[in-house]
Amino acid sequence: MANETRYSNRTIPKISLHNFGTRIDAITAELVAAAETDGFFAVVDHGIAWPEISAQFAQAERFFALPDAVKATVPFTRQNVGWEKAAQVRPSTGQPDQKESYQMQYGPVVMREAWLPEETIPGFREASLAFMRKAQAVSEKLMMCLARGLGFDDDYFVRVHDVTDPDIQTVLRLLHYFPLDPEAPVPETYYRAGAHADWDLLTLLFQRPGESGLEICPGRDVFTEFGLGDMWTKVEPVEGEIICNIGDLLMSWSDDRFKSTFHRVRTPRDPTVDFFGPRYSMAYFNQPIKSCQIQGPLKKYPVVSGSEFIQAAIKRNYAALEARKARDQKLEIA
Ligand SMILES: O=C(O)CCC(=O)C(=O)O
Ligand SMILES: [Fe+2]
Repeated sequence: MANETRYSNRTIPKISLHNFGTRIDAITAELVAAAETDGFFAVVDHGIAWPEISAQFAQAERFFALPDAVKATVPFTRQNVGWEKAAQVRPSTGQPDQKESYQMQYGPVVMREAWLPEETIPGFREASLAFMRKAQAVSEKLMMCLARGLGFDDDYFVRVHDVTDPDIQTVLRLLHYFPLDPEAPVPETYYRAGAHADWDLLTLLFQRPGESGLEICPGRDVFTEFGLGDMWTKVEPVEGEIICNIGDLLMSWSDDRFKSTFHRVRTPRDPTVDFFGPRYSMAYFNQPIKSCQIQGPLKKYPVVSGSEFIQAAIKRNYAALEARKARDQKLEIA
């Protein structure tokens, strides 16, 4: 087997949003501490009951159970919506993730070609949008604390992530990783989700108990860096918890104070401990309004707009992918 993974047993903090209004300062202190260290934390008492999360997972299962030919009628586009299958190549692996995913946004215009017809999957659109609004309510509480922690007005991030604005870029991504046969050897080049950092402000990740695989690798000093350490920590799914992580946008917006951490969904290798079944997860990516202006309190980086930030992230990702391909070719020749 190629490089053995090295693990460290750090635990990610668990933060309760109970009595948010009266405990906002205490919650802010906990969130800031988590954001400054590993950039990952679990949120509990967030107001979304487990049956509501479970019901949206059932919607995801309904969607992915449709024939590929049907899902292919709403393909993934540059607008960052739609369905892809085994098509996302990460610079860290140079291989497509072995998964399918479907992304939804709020805007009726951006989603015009990306929703399936109501009769194909009745109730799916309405349920998904309702779930997105619940994830938004949790996100807004976290955004208030993160703004307060950076010395901005409480509503600073909330204002520029207004999901009623036609230019909002926030996304709910449904994910389905394919099951593997525990008896058969898994090819070296098989990855569920290769290591990456998210581009958004803050991600809320919903998982189902038992469907493990998420791992994090802290240790990144500036948001433009692609470097990867090799010390990983497993994040086991717990019923009802939302796993949150800081994305590159907030790392930049905090002048690199809050950490956007590398993570991956590891391919199962050991049938005695790893989960080989199908894994479903849901990621809510808080992405700003295109025209908003982004700059940290210390002005470490020049001002960029919401859409410029995403374009620059795509460009960095593409350059890293090209560099990866060139390196792989050199190895083949040698
Ligand atoms: O499925 C997961 O647990 C992680 C997904 C993820 O990191 C992503 O889509 O950015
Ligand atoms: Fe991610």
